[in-house]
Amino acid sequence: MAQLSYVSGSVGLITLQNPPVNVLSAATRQGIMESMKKALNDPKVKSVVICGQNGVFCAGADIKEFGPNISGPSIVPLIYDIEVANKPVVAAIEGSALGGGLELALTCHYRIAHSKTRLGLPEVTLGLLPGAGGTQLLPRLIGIPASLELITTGRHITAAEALQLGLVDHVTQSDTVDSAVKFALSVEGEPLDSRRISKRPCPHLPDLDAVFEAVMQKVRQKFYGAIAPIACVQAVRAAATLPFSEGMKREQQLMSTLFTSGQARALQYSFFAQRAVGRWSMPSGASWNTSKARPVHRAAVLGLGTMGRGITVALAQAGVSVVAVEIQEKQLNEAREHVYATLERGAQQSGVSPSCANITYSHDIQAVADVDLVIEAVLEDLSLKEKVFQQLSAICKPGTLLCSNTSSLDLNCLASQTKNPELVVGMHFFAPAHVMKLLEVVYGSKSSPEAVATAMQLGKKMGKISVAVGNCRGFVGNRMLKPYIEQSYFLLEEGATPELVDKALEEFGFPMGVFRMSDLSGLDVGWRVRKEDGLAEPVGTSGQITRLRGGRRYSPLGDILCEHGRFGQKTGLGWYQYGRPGGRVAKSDPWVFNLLEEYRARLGLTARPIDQQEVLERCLYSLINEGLCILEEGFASSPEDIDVIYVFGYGWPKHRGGPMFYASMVGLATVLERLDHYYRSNPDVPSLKPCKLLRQLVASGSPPVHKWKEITKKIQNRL
Ligand SMILES: CCCCCCCCCCCCC[C@H](O)CC(=O)SCCNC(=O)CCNC(=O)[C@H](O)C(C)(C)COP(=O)(O)OP(=O)(O)OC[C@H]1O[C@@H](n2cnc3c(N)ncnc32)[C@H](O)[C@@H]1OP(=O)(O)O
Repeated sequence: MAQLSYVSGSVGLITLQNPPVNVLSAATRQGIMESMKKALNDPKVKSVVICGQNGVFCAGADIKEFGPNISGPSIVPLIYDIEVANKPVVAAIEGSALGGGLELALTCHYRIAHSKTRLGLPEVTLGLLPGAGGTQLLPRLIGIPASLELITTGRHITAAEALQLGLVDHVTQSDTVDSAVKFALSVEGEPLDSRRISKRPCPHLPDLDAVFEAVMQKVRQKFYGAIAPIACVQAVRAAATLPFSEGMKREQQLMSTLFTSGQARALQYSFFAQRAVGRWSMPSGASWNTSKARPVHRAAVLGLGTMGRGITVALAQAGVSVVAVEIQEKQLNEAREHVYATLERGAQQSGVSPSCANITYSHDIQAVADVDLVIEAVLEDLSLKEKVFQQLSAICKPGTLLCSNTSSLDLNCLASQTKNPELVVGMHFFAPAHVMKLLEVVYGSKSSPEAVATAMQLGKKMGKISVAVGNCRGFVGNRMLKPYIEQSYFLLEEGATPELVDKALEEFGFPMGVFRMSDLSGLDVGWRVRKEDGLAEPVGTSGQITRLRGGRRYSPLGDILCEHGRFGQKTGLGWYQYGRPGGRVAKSDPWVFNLLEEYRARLGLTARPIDQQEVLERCLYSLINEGLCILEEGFASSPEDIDVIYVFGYGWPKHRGGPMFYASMVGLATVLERLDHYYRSNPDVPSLKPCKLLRQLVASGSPPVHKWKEITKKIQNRL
């Protein structure tokens, strides 16, 4: 797992050999320790270079090993041995030097990096801190403010930035190992004391207390509820105020607390879940490793409203040539300007040149004739979309993939309008489409595995986390949102206020509660769908209000707001008031309180006190229950798929892993018991009825999330 070889006469070259990214597994740590010992004891060796196999230095500790029974040599003494070595040790950094990998490099006496290397201490994103001396060494090398920023965000930086910060000594464009070996030869025999970072004092900062106070406040606000960023700040503070050995003890103490926390478990689960969703499968058995994606050199976007513009930007930024089509001349011109400005802004932020040149605009749908893939993003209207798919099928060259950005319509209906339904898939982007990481790739009953593979690959190229899901109403994300929103309305009917419900959800960790979120998205969107579904009936100010639709409880509260023209932020009024149309600051609105009182009076409902626990249980457990139904029915292939969708598309707090992981942390038996309880008192609310899979999981002893597949398979086989 680490090999010592001899080069250029006097250089001991230690190569980490743990593909694909040379993580510091127990065997790798053992290998480094033994190789180091051998090199230092060998009189022929005058200097040492440490590098990684296959162009990657090291991606840090092996996260898979984390747990109560972590074994093998500990990282801390291992890397300490490197720093105290009496021969110069040079890190030859290429690919990635992350977490423990960068800490390993920090204990070397010199660091030579390839220009394409990414470096960082991303432990905070795993619920940890850099626990192999990173919090004590980095501030001594690059100062406190820069260290605080890197350690609390986990941001990866380029070699150029690392050089500027003083994190590396030299950046090379040529062979990194060769450069490092030459460098090692040039410093053989030179004194090393000034090169040992632990021996350096932390650079002085005059207003230390004020800096730490400001950072702590920022971190508490930005990463609300997360404990690792706070511990990171505390550890860096120890570097600034304590001798190195004391600082190391503090680092270890803080690390021990984080290491066993539920948040670390959730974030590490999420790390692997993000990667697992790429290994998609369909109920037919087709999957990522049996299906070949087609190349997409040229794509078209049809309809340049908000979504179409965002998709155009994301495609152009990914280097795909785009044909952007909008039949309304005015909308086309506005879109052209908007896309141009967004690309310019993005280029300024990232320092690369804008990708406007690879977009052509047209108001004629015939312009899509020779593209490899079309993404339709016209209005969310079934008959309009059906017509568009008929046209696309007639115009496009054979083999063109036809994708729809629909968020709610039946993909099979669209596919049935085409000559080749196997070439139709959903690509459900989230607004703003060039910013949001999530993409639901929706397969219909006739979608071919190649079509799914192509959409998944294109999503990846666009920097999205793509999740393949089946074609049910609302797909995965929006389908689960329905019972969540429904419960929030019922809670208002029973005595809650929008403020109370939102506070409970925001304290749980959502960036916005359900009512603030609905005001932002626009209340009219759901109203239109409910009218189309025959659910929303005119309520008016007097007369009968009915709360049952087809035997199920229904709350018309959202419809009443819309009847009053309150569509949310865009009209300045919704569940809150915003001062003006387009305003963003939500303020309580007495009009809503009066409405709720009158509404309850009209229905003979008596308001009762509702606490935050009930809000969380009813909103979250009903959403979780729907997720379990989706798994049971096979519209998502794994709980990881659902969790990734919720974390990256719906603001589920990252440090809580996702709804399925959260349910397993709370205890599936508890979720079942509470759902049973609420369903007993609300038998006309079917979304509270625990699904079969939940009962089965509890009956099987509530296995951990990664074992649920065994149970879902059994249920699906029986269906
Ligand atoms: C009981 C009480 C005990 C108390 C105290 C105990 C203290 C223990 C001592 C701790 C010492 C701390 C040391 C250190 O500070 C901690 C760390 O180093 S944590 C790890 C930090 N590193 C990272 O976060 C990097 C994570 N990786 C990446 O960002 C990316 O993988 C990459 C390196 C940029 C490469 O990206 P890609 O090329 O896109 O490739 P993939 O992402 O698909 O990865 C390929 C493959 O590798 C797996 N993998 C990647 N990194 C790790 C890792 N660090 N550990 C394990 N596995 C890793 C990844 O999952 C992929 O595999 P697949 O999932 O596809 O099978």
